[in-house]
Amino acid sequence: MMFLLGLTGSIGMGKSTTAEMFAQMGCAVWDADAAVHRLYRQGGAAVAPMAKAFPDAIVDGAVSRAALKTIIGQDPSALKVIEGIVHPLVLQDRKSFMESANADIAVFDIPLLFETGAEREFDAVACVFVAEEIQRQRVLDRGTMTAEQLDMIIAKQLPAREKADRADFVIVTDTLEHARAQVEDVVKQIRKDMDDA
Ligand SMILES: CC(C)(COP(=O)(O)OP(=O)(O)OC[C@H]1O[C@@H](n2cnc3c(N)ncnc32)[C@H](O)[C@@H]1O)[C@@H](O)C(=O)NCCC(=O)NCCS
Ligand SMILES: Nc1ncnc2c1ncn2[C@@H]1O[C@H](COP(=O)(O)OP(=O)(O)OP(=O)(O)O)[C@@H](O)[C@H]1O
Repeated sequence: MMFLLGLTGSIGMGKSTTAEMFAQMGCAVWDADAAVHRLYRQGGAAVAPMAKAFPDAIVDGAVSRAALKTIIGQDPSALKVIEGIVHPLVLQDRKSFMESANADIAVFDIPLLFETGAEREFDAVACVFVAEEIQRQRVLDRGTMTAEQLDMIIAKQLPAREKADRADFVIVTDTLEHARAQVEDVVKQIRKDMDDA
């Protein structure tokens, strides 16, 4: 039996970094943002439907994130249309990963896990969490988004506190050492429960 653990949290709160720690503990990891990257690149399954809806978003045969951000900046309702195209393809990618993964625990890094109602599909959900000032600083330090773009994304997500409240495990990502210790505890707990069952 494979235990299915959802991993979520607000933008920039440390999902990818924490997912890597789960991988180091021997878990199989699937990443929704990485799936979107595969879908957007040349030959990816999202290119044709996105080209139809947003011709300006295609650069060199791939979906350009910079172009998409400009499009969404001009018309925030475009994000709903993008989601309508992308989310079903992301779901297909996740299902095929589930069929091929071979580990006792599979971790699914999904930014919009609660927003899309996916929590029902997992045995448990872990949520990363850190103070909002640290979150903003970390995202803006990456230099890929303006403060306005960040505000727009945060406004589209459930409040970070609510995600943490709804999760079975909360992983505080204030330092790498602290996060790693909590990941180890979560994995040990799940493995123990599986052994006892
Ligand atoms: C908006 C886009 C162009 C921004 O691209 P960019 O490379 O700057 O950021 P990246 O993709 O790494 O996303 C960063 C974070 O933004 C948040 N985010 C992304 N899309 C959404 C969304 N539709 N709603 C709320 N938050 C979102 C997530 O926390 C994500 O981890 C891109 O995220 C996108 O095309 N989003 C639509 C597809 C989608 O819904 N992806 C979410 C995972 S399935
Ligand atoms: N436990 C931690 N301690 C210190 N810094 C961290 C920790 N976890 C993540 N970070 C830093 O925070 C930033 C965001 O982390 P990461 O990319 O893992 O977040 P994310 O939730 O996957 O982001 P997004 O929602 O944009 O995909 C990175 O610069 C990362 O190095």
